[in-house]
Amino acid sequence: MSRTLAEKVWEAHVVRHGSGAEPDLLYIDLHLLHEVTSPQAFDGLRLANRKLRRPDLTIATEDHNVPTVDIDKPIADPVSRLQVETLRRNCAEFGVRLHPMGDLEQGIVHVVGPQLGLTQPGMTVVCGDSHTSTHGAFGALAFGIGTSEVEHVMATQTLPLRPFKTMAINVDGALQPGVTAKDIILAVIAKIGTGGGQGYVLEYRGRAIENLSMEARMTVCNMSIEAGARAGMIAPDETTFDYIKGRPHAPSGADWDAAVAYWKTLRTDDDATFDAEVHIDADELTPFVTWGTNPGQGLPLGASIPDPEQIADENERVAAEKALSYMGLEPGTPLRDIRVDTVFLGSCTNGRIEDLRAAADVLKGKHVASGVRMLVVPGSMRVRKQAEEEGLDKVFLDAGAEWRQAGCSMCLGMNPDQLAPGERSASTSNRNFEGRQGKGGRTHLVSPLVAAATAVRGTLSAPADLEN
Ligand SMILES: CC(C)[C@H](C(=O)O)[C@@H](O)C(=O)O
Ligand code: SF4
Repeated sequence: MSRTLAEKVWEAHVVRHGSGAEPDLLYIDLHLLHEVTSPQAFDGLRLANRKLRRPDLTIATEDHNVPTVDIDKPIADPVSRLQVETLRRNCAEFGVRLHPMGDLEQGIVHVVGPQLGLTQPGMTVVCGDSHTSTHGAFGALAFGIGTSEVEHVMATQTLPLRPFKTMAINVDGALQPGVTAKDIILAVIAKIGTGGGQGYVLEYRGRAIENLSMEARMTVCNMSIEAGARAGMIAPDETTFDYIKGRPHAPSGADWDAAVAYWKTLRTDDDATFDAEVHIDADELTPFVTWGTNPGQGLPLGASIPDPEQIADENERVAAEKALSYMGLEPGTPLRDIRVDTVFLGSCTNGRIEDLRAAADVLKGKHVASGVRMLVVPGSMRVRKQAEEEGLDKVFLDAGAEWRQAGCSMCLGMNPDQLAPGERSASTSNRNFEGRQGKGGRTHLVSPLVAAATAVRGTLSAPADLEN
């Protein structure tokens, strides 16, 4: 029977088929942990007097609560400090490998897994974190789980799961210069809506997806969850194999050949059908930015703030009115006229080396506009090191940006990097909900190229605007 990529990976992991309404029980190949969603799970294990079933398939890093300056000092905020210290204690007690602050492999969990070669095609990958969908870029079935599920995986290395539906997101054609993976995914979410992917595993396919680098594919899969999907996947190909080869946890020798032979089978069969299909023409895409308070409220940068009165659907109209009032924006304002206070380059969406290179390329020889602060936060310490070896830190510092240590940083208000009430940002992260980057903060989601150009002009801009 012909099957989709997601169905192949699912079936390869079923330990026990559920009968009737019962879920299937799936084996989990990789379990990632961070400080926010693991404490109660460890407590549960301790209470039940259980061990971790497979500590060797479990790895932890510190990311959400870590400051990105003065990391050699104790964490000032007591809640964050407790969170991080608890993770350290738990990992030591249960024998889990942990990359603590300052370690070369420390960073955002979804940057660290792929960087170490832990994330591989055909795997099941889970983490108590919604953006686990990032790992689907490798053709893994990867999804976020709740804290009680984290405990279940810790204890058994399995997870009961209900079946999903499949949706193909076909992105055909070729991207124009200056248009990136971030613009693809913002356009996808604007098209299908923040609930459009509910119940589905998305498979991104088509020529524009095949032409993306691994890091760009991660950007796309990362935001699948913002369309409400359970996961997002891309079939592995030579780009995937090249990326994995030689990484610390990649198979080697004969194991490598066997792995690649298997990975090559991980493609949706030609005659397989999806429960739903969406088409996007990459040629038509331009840089995309959000204007509202959910990731689906986005438009091409050349557009203007929509007028809620023109929106036919009542729910969408009300949501737009509310968003514009929170964002302090007027209908009809060209998006390019919106002035920002802060630019944030980082997060598990766009905090990888290629993102930093792209932004540095725009900033080189230019300066951040007066009154604008720009934070550049590498997704991991290894990304930071590589950037420094390439001299990117100098480009950012010369341009007047801040060069930080690794962590989630301003992606969410769980650490000192936050917007003040009423402040507006252009941010390469993935969520623009009310208060996401700090109470009262206003977020516009953008690509690294748009972030850099916006930092220079002080208003939402693309690199092409700098040439005028
Ligand atoms: C803190 C964590 C549970 C959360 C998530 O699940 O995604 C965070 O990473 C986020 O991006 O909002
Ligand atoms: S960078 Fe942002 S989205 Fe990613 S894990 Fe951290 S908080 Fe979540």
